[in-house]
Amino acid sequence: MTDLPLHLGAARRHPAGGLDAAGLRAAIAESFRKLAPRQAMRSPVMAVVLLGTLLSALITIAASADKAFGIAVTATLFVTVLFANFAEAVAEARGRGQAASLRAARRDLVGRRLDDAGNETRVAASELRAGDRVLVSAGEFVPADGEIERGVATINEAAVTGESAPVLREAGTDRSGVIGGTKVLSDEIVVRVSAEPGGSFLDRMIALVEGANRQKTPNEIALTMLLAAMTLTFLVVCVTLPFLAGFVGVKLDPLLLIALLVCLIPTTIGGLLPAIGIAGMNRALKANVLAKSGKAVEVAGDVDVLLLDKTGTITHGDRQATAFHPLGGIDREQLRDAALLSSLADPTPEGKSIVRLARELRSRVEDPQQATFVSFSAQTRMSGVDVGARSIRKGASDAIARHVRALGGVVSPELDARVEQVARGGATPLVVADGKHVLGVIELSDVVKHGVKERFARLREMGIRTVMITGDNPLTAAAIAAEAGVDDFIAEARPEDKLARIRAEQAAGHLIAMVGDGTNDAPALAQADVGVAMNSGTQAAKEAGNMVDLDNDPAKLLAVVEVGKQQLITRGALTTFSLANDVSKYFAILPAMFAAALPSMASLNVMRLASPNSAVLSALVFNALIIPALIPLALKGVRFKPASAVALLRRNMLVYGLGGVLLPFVGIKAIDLLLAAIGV
Ligand SMILES: Nc1ncnc2c1ncn2[C@@H]1O[C@H](COP(=O)(O)OP(=O)(O)OP(=O)(O)O)[C@@H](O)[C@H]1O
Ligand SMILES: [K+]
Ligand SMILES: [Mg+2]
Repeated sequence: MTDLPLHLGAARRHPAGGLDAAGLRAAIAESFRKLAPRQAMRSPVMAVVLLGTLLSALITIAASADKAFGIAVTATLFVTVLFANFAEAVAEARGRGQAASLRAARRDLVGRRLDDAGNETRVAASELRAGDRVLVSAGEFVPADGEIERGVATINEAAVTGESAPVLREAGTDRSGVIGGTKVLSDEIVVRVSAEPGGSFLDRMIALVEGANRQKTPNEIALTMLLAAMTLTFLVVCVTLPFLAGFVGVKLDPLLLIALLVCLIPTTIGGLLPAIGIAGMNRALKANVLAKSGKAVEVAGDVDVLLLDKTGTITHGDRQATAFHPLGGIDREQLRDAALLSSLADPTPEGKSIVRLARELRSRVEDPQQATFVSFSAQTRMSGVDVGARSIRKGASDAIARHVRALGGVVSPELDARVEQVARGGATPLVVADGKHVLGVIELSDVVKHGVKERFARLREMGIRTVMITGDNPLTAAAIAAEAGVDDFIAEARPEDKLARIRAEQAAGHLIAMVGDGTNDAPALAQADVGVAMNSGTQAAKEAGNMVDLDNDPAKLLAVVEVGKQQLITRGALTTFSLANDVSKYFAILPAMFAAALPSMASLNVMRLASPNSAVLSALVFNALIIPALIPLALKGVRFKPASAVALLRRNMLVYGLGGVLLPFVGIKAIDLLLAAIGV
């Protein structure tokens, strides 16, 4: 079984960093393609700049006295739009680079498709449809994402997860999920394909990081609306300004009005917003998380309760029978044979391991004639067999106790002691009853995944409460809870109890993440605000959640929370910066606009800019250049340390608010000096 990766979120497979020359050229070409009206209209702020560019070009051609100045203004405006497009194109290109390594894993895959008669045909993976069944043997690659329908195999998932230790995947268990591009090392499995070509989780994630079908998150939509409202306000101001100026006999240059408008509307954040969103999805992918939407990642930033399933999520989930504990007066053989009989048709890993242990202990029980098997369900938490008049059941201690009492039997204190003894060690006790007589206890052992305790501690530092929720008995749950270091646990939970607990926490105002792997976790995964399914889990779990963790790491939420928080903080910081920038531009453009008519306005020219034209151009050029200058920050994200929201806000207001006010004074002055030097 895999141990957890040591460095959470570390880019193991994807070389970080920027673009090569070819990537850069492609991004530049893409910047021009994004000028197409449908694309350009996506951002109201940049749409206004593009319209301003066209208007400015028309004025320059038709009416302007100073053609050179008109051309310079028009060109600067145009470049502003291109820079914004470039920011988005670079983010998309980086995502594509990251996705390429994952995609490479599934190029040229071929599958052996089975028809109903069991005949096989070799087909390209691209021809496989959801519902197709494929046969995969040792040494072959799994051609598409799916669920094992028959068989058990060890698989190397390194191509997709970067983790080279082989993992066990098995039909009918909570570890039945397989991914296209991984390699079967031993045995043979039949896989039912789960997605149409291009529709797998990986394909969806790739589309998200490439920006192809990126949906704006609710926060992003709210910010876009705010920016649009501000843009509209400044538009009204700039349209009415000439009339007001007219009253005092001042005639305003329409070019200067356009320049003023573009400087005042929040072009910086408007231009960088898509890049910030795409970069967030990139970071999630780097952490080996496939998210179905950007929204889920962002919501994760605010989660305060994490519910975790025990078996298969906190533990490896490969529960193995290790011992039989008969009650006093019961033969060891009697318990062994009853346990075997009740498990002969039990396909669960627990059932199979009981058969294995009993056979090792030389049980000679044969497959009975005319037996009715009762299969395990998470609802009854029992399984067993009816042979003739005999009815054997095995299951969770409370479930068997109820069953035995219903038949008029009694549950002895000795049984309670046995159950307790097994459970205290963190193992799962299965009680075996023959009719109304309890025979004893089977001990099932499971192992807690490596390194979770430290990471749950870090979640606690970030203010996230961890709650383990399991169908197992309270004592086993308590032992595993202590070993894993969760804050709280709920035992003997059925699927609807998991769901009810999430609803209750949500009603109390908490934002809930749920991590699980089984079909019995699916309702809870769907109800949670953030549902993270283990990649090894069942198809139902993966469909119900809104993220899939390729590493099967219960503490992966830590990485996702960081990505979500960082995305929110980055957006907030750059918005603050963008708005704070405006202050300097008043001081640059207003004196320039009124220079001729109102000489007293010259006192506002605190930067001592060379001429009105140079002042306007300097402000516009700064306004354009700040976008590419901030691309690295938008992509990398504002530095994030676990700290209180208030402390973070204070720090960011200081850095990005004050910095946003002061920096342009220096920048605009420098550009003005440069323009003067080259004789503008
Ligand atoms: N094959 C089986 N036959 C009979 N009883 C079983 C079998 N498998 C598990 N049980 C019992 O049923 C209980 C509930 O199992 P289930 O898999 O639903 O939850 P769980 O083991 O707690 O896993 P999780 O933590 O993932 O919810 C187990 O704790 C065990 O006591
Ligand atoms: K601006
Ligand atoms: Mg489970």
